Amino acid sequence: METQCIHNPYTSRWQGPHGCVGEFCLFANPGFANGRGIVAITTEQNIENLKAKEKKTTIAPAHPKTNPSFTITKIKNKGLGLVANTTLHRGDAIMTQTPAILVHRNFLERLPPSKQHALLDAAIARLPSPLRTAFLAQMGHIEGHKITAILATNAFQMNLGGGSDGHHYGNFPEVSRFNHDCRPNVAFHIASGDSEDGSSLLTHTTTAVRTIHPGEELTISYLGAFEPRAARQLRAQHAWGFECTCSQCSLPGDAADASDSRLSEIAEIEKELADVRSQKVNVAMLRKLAGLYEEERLEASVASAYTLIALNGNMLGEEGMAREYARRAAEALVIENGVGSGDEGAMRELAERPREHFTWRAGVGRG
Ligand SMILES: C[S@@+](CC[C@H](N)C(=O)[O-])C[C@H]1O[C@@H](n2cnc3c(N)ncnc32)[C@H](O)[C@@H]1O
Repeated sequence: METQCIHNPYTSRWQGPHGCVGEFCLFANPGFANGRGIVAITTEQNIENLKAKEKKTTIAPAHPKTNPSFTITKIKNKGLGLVANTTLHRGDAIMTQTPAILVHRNFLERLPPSKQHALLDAAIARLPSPLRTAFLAQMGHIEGHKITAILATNAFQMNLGGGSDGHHYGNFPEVSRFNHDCRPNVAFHIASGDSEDGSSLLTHTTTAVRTIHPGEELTISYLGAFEPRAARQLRAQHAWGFECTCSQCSLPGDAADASDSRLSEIAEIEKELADVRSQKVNVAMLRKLAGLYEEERLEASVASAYTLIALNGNMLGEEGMAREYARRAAEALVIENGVGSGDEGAMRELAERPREHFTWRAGVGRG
């Protein structure tokens, strides 16, 4: 009997180099993520690292969800954006995407633009047609070379591992439609292939952080949520060319000052909580911190605060508080950083058995 060879048209295999500028070369992998494709301008070593990681991880399927929970539409004064078409709850997945292109940070930051353009053009030309079209449809907020402008507006920093040589910019065309809000209703994380569940390589994942009603815009934060308003606004203007008029930035004078004060209070309390020798930590301080996060609507950035509250609560012998915030911290760590990230496992253990944790009552008499 004749054996049939089942041909998988989507074998993920890196090809190249297809041209280099100095140590940076163009590699392409048209079979990546079930034929979605990907290109990279990077060093040979980074491609070797990616190949090694690919052997250990599965790549998230690139097929779009049949029923996305959003519609892409025009938003007043923002260009296009994403609007929820269903009710979403904290923890609900929005999308998971792989990049169209990875570019080594030093290629973009250290080489003169004139030396970058030809390789960037060649890279995009090598993308499979649907992804190339999606890439080129993105907006760029600066004049000049189109691909450079698209990357300037829409690239995320990613670390592929291996120290500073792993620093890259990644572009995810579908993710690029999220507009910015300083108090976003969506959190994101990027897995570079080191996550313990081994389920993702180079994936950008977005998750709802609070209840979102149909018709509400879905937003992420482009910048540091803990910066005061003036610094956030400066960054939005400098890096993305827009004046931030999000609800937090539009607060009237007194309320805006109160928001900035809460942010500095958060920083002060967290400094105290991170110091195991501090004599000032008490339960009121822990409750205060949780309240400040709530007032500031920082649901997209609560994981490390909840971790601190859980650990310090346990040190004070506050079993209920330790359990509650360890559970919340584990949930937030998954939303903000992915499954198996950081202290997630440790927080789950603390939530289960606070009295067996090494921190139990270790700080009684501290405050
Ligand atoms: C990553 S893109 C977001 C999607 C973009 N609106 C589009 O039409 O494709 C970033 C650009 O969107 C616009 N943008 C994002 N957030 C905004 C906001 N909060 N207010 C005004 N413009 C915003 C700015 O022009 C910014 O450079």
